[in-house]
Order: sequence, then structure tokens, then C-alpha cells
Amino acid sequence: MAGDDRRFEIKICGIRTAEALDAALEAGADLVGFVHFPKSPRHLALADAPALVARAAGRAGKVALLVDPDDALLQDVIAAVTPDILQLHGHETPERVADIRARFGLPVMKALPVARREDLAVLPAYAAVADRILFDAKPDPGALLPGGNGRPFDWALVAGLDVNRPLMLSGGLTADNVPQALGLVRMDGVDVSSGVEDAPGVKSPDKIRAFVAAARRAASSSSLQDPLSKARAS
Ligand SMILES: O=C(O)c1ccccc1N[C@@H]1O[C@H](COP(=O)(O)O)[C@@H](O)[C@H]1O
Repeated sequence: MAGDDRRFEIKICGIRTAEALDAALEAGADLVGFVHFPKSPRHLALADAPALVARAAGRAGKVALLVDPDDALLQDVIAAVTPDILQLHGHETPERVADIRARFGLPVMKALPVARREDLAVLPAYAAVADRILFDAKPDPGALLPGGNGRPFDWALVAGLDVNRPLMLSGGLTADNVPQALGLVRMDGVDVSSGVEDAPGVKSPDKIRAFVAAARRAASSSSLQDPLSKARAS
């Protein structure tokens, strides 16, 4: 359920350099994401992953992002990244999500593309098999990337959902708009990639710090305004 007493989590995704990773860790990011998708400007080669991800050990959860991976690729990425969570950001069916979760024994975060209310019809089926759900803007047909496009969607579409799974918001978030987003929707966390970059794939340590601070502030002030949180605190 969104908005219970779980810790609000901030994920910085698409990390490819030690400088960006250190900025995210020092800023207090809870989750750091590593993209394995060759079409992405944030693609992290398997050979480069072990040395980079080692810096995050014990400091933040590691998330491996894949798009419609087969089992062989999953095996290679898991060996190189040693992730705590798998993020599936393609057209994986609920059956495939359940299969990956069972086969590899790791929690799965399934990304759902959202443009219209009808896009949420699949939510119960995915919530039944995934450990958490991530909402992202639906890309245009034929877009090169299924995510990481720096594009927001109408956040009101995901307000008030309750599927008994942690829910995360992504899609075009920035330090400037995350307070507005979290003022509108109760979420268990936020995820950002483009909004903390100077150019596609080029992370900005300053923007990472600003985003983590803004999201943390916005999450704590929105939980103070939430009547359920107030009741729990008293
Ligand atoms: O970041 C990428 O390059 C990427 C590639 C393929 C699938 C997903 C990708 N990123 C994820 O997309 C969302 C939104 O990102 P943005 O903040 O709008 O750029 C986020 O969950 C990223 O993890």
C-alpha cells in the first residue's frame, strides 16, 4: 500500500561513473540503478560493472535495469552487478515477471508505462507477481527507449492507488517538479535519470544532490500533511 510506514526511497538511475555513484551515495540515495540496455546512453557494459557497483556495497540498494531480457542475459547481468532488485522496463508479461522472480530469486520492480487511465488496467495483474511497481511515462510509438526519456505524465492518473505493493514514481522528475509531484500523489519512492543529467547519459553531481534533497524534503512534508501519518505519529 502506498503511504504506509515503509521508508520513502529515492533511486538515482543510469549511473555509469564513480563520480555520479559517489554523489548519489553521499547525497543519501536509497537505491542506485545500473542500466543494461545497449540502445541507452546510460548502458553500462558488463565488464565495467563489478568495479563500479562495488562502491555501493552496504551503502545503497543496487538495481539492475533490463528490457525484455532472456535468461542468459539475466544471468550475466546478475553476476556482474550483484543486484538487490531487478527492474524490468520492457514488455515483460505478468507470467514472465513471475518466472524471472522465481528463477533468479530476486525481488522484481516492474515498470508500467502510463499515458491514460486505461494503461492502469494491467496494474492488478502485475501487482500480484511483482515486489514493487514503478510508474513511468509511456513513450511515443517507435521511441528508441522504453524509459529514460525525461518525460513526465499526468501524475493525477496514479493518485490514490492501493495495490498492497510499494509504488514508485518516475518519468521526467527533477528537483524542481518533485515537490509538486509528491504533493499530488502518495508514493513509496521516486526514481530519476534524465532529471539529474547535463546531457543524455552524463550525470550531474550537483543535480543529484539537489534532487535527493528536494525529494526527501517533499516526502517528509507530504507525510506530515497526510492524516494517516499524523495519526500514526501521535
Ligand atoms: O535510463 C534509461 O536509459 C532507460 C532505458 C531503458 C528503460 C528505462 C530507462 N530508464 C528509466 O526510465 C525511468 C524514467 O527516467 P527519466 O527520469 O524520465 O529519464 C526511470 O525509471 C529510469 O530508471
